[in-house]
Amino acid sequence: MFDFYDFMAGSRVEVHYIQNETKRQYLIRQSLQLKKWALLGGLIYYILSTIADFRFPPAVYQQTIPARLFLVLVPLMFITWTYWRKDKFDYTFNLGLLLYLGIASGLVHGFVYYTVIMSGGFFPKVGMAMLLLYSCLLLGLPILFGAICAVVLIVTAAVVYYLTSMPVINIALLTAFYTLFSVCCLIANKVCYFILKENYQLVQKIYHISIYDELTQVFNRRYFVENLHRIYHQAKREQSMLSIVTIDLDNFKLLNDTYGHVAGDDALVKISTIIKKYCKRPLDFVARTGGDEFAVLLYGSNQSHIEGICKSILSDIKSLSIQSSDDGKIISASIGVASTDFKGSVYDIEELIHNSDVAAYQSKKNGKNRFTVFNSES
Ligand SMILES: Nc1nc2c(ncn2[C@@H]2O[C@H](COP(=O)(O)OP(=O)(O)OP(=O)(O)O)[C@@H](O)[C@H]2O)c(=O)[nH]1
Repeated sequence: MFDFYDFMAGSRVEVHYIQNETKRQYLIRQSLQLKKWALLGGLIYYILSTIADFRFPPAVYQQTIPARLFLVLVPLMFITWTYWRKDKFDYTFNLGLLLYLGIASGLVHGFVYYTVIMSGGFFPKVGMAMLLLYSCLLLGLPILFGAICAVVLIVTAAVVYYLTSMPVINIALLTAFYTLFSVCCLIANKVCYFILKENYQLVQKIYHISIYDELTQVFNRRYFVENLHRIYHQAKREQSMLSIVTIDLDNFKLLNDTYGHVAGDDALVKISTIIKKYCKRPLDFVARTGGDEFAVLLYGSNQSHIEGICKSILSDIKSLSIQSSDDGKIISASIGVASTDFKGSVYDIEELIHNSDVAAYQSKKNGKNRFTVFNSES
């Protein structure tokens, strides 16, 4: 029989958060890394470009600095801070703020450009800082919001250029340039999304493999132990009955030796389907804990319900009539049950597992095809 002691001593496995995470949550969590760096880059460049405004005559920067400061810089600093301080993160709120920032930075940039040109100053048509901020914001936004933002920015730039009497051909060339640049940013955005999505699918697949038994598709023993710890503490808090039912098949080696491993595998699949049928409550679950051994965890079941389940499993397995040898022996099961109600009989997890193993062993010793409820006095 499989020894849980060894296994549990070395592997107190944490319940992985991926287990309860939706695809959306995963994508948000992963993309935070990319976005927080993109926003930091955008912030640094925006600060530099704001400082560079001092090259303009005082009348110009007196007009432009407040708009830059309050409409873009402060919100940008705030959002960058929230992306870096994950505990303060509110995805929906930040998304709205990001969209606002994308649009506001474009409008303010248009305003700065217009003010400088109208006062006779020089302002580069394609500002490097603006482009970097622009790309950072487009990388930070979901694709649809990024596209909306890009359209607003491009249209704003074209209108401002028109108002400053730029020749139409130049406006057309700059608009084409901005459009190309936006498309590149949005493609980069989409590629990142696809990479993250593929990673998510891969992680899910690996997670599935790590918790399920490949043959029977019930949980494996690693997951059984991991989940048992979690449910044990819940049962303790709620003072609920927690039971482990160990099901060890009889004459299974004989079946393998007589009819081969494929027949053995087929029997394991059929028997696991039967056992699964009796795990109906949300916290009940079944795992294959050894070659021909299964364990069932029952939460909040009373003794008569558990005994009813044991009887049904025994009779269902028997009625499969799986021959283990030519002399008519058929596959049956030896079952052991151990429970704790956290009031009268209090056992820790190791004791509970050990007790159900001892009870299953009793069933074997007493002639197989039966169940035994662990009793500390016997
Ligand atoms: N077909 C198949 N056999 C397996 C698998 N894993 C383990 N086994 C076999 O299961 C058998 C278990 O042997 P035992 O524990 O001695 O079981 P048993 O013959 O039922 O003996 P008793 O429990 O005393 O009735 C071994 O022959 C293993 O090779 C598997 O995935 N598929």
